[in-house]
Amino acid sequence: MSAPSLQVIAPMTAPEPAPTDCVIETENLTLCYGKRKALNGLNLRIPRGRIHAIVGANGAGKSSLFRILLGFQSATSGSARILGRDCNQLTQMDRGRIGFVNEEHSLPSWLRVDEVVAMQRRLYPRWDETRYQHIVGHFHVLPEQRVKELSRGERAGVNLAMALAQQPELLILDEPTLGLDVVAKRAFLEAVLYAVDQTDCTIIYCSHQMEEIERLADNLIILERGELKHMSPPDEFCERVSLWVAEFNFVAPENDKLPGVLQVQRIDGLFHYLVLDQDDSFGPQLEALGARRHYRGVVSLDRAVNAFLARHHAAPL
Ligand SMILES: Nc1ncnc2c1ncn2[C@@H]1O[C@H](COP(=O)(O)OP(=O)(O)OP(=O)(O)O)[C@@H](O)[C@H]1O
Repeated sequence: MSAPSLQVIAPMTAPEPAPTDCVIETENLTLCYGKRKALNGLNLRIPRGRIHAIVGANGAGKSSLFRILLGFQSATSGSARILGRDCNQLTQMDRGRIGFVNEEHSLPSWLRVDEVVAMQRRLYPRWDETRYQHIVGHFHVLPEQRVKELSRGERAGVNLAMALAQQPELLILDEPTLGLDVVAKRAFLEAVLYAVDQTDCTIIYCSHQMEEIERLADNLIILERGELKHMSPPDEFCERVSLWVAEFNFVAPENDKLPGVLQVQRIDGLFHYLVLDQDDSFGPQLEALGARRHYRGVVSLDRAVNAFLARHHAAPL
């Protein structure tokens, strides 16, 4: 099968927020590691409020973006602002407005949970003890337990509860559920949803787990090779991808004869086409290429995003 060719590339369907409504704004943001471009002129504006999911294949530049946003790394060129502040000039006070949880869930292993929490409480003047207790309650952690005794899921829960108890305006979660079992994952997601319903915290959620994105995201952001490829509510992305099932008399046409093909699978003798940005005229095009019958099916977000991300690496039939 020849590599699929895309006829139409990603219209940016999200409404343009006013500059002051953005929690994150990048302009032509570029980060090079030697010859490798982790971010390639990224222009991104994430509006305040709700849950924004960032997805992308391995190496798309997600962690690099977070390092710049949190002021851990300088860009090669371009600019990045977080909560209206230049990411190169974040003060302690700015950092107090931002929470960050990644997959490592690293905490001082020799301390007890209540000792770690007491340290955090002193550091963050806006600490909300009720919120901490409510969220940590999802994870059944005892205050007198030592951090080194906690399971990975329990450490994730303590980290999330502490991050949200700081009452951040913006919380960045980078693969926070990696390695958690289904029960811990569910508790984590419920805690995130509780936080966003009860507070005005904006959440950036980065994950490869599409079922989490499906459950949480109000806005879907797709990065590819350090560039923005799509940003809209998840439903609008699903509307861009359609499934067509066709039966051919003899052989199926080459994919480059059909527009927008992301993926083709042969299942029980039928050809399943996932296509991007095609309307109902795709059916007659299948007929013109010899399809005996065809119908249009429904695509889940999971399938649509995975086909989009894998479109340059189409598997042979
Ligand atoms: N310290 C580094 N030195 C050299 N190259 C790096 C470094 N960090 C990242 N890269 C490269 O930059 C690109 C983007 O990496 P990054 O970790 O930001 O991607 P990612 O989207 O977070 O990937 P993943 O989903 O696998 O975590 C990759 O090609 C990676 O190899």
